[in-house]
Amino acid sequence: MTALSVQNLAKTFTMHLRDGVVLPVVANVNFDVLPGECVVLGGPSGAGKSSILKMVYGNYGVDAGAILLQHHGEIVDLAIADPRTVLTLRRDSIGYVSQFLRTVPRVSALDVVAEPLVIRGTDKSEAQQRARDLLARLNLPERLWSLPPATFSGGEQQRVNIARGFITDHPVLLLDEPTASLDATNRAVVVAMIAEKKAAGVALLGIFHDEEVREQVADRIVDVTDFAPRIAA
Ligand SMILES: Nc1ncnc2c1ncn2[C@@H]1O[C@H](COP(=O)(O)OP(=O)(O)OP(=O)(O)O)[C@@H](O)[C@H]1O
Repeated sequence: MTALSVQNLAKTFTMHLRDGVVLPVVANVNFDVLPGECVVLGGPSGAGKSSILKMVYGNYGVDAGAILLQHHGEIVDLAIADPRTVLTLRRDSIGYVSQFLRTVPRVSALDVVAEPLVIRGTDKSEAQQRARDLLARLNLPERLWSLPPATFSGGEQQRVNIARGFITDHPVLLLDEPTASLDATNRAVVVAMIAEKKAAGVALLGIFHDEEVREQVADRIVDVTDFAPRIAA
């Protein structure tokens, strides 16, 4: 049984501030991700990898197609789900590690990481212990844990973001360049964490520009240029 099935997805951007210029990005996007598998979106810059990932998380609307996920024992089409359903899908069924941390003033790094578990009803002290374990594993200096991440370096913020994305056990996890700002030691930690998610049966869909990381994590590469729209002459 697939964990995520993307069927006949299409996206065109209309630039309303540019005389309605129409920019077809992808069409007929079809792929599945199985539990325990890491599928990587490949293809050159501008091919539409990020757009596909954003559609699958519901950040971009779709023009056509379906995004099917298991949710509370049923198959739900995220492409047509109402906003409330999208929120519960994100809480329970699909996680997303973006490239950049959205920082909230006055919230400590520890609480930023623990929050997704607290929201799902985990006891706060248990959630914080899990957060400490992850931050230690990702080599974030302990003196930073009680500080808000707004002033952290790019790589430190990215590690807080990874810890926050990996702390839950969502059955589907989307990864947008999670290792982009990391040094070799921490890249290796993230590669190991991805392998553990796979072993736990999580379906992963990601973008990795770093070839070495991509080779280590990818079970399959989906070439996004296969979904280039045919532009009418
Ligand atoms: N919000 C948007 N509005 C208009 N055009 C967009 C928008 N987002 C993406 N595009 C366009 O869609 C195309 C695909 O962009 P996308 O970011 O998905 O590519 P990518 O394969 O992820 O590229 P990269 O590897 O450089 O990140 C590009 O031509 C881009 O300009």
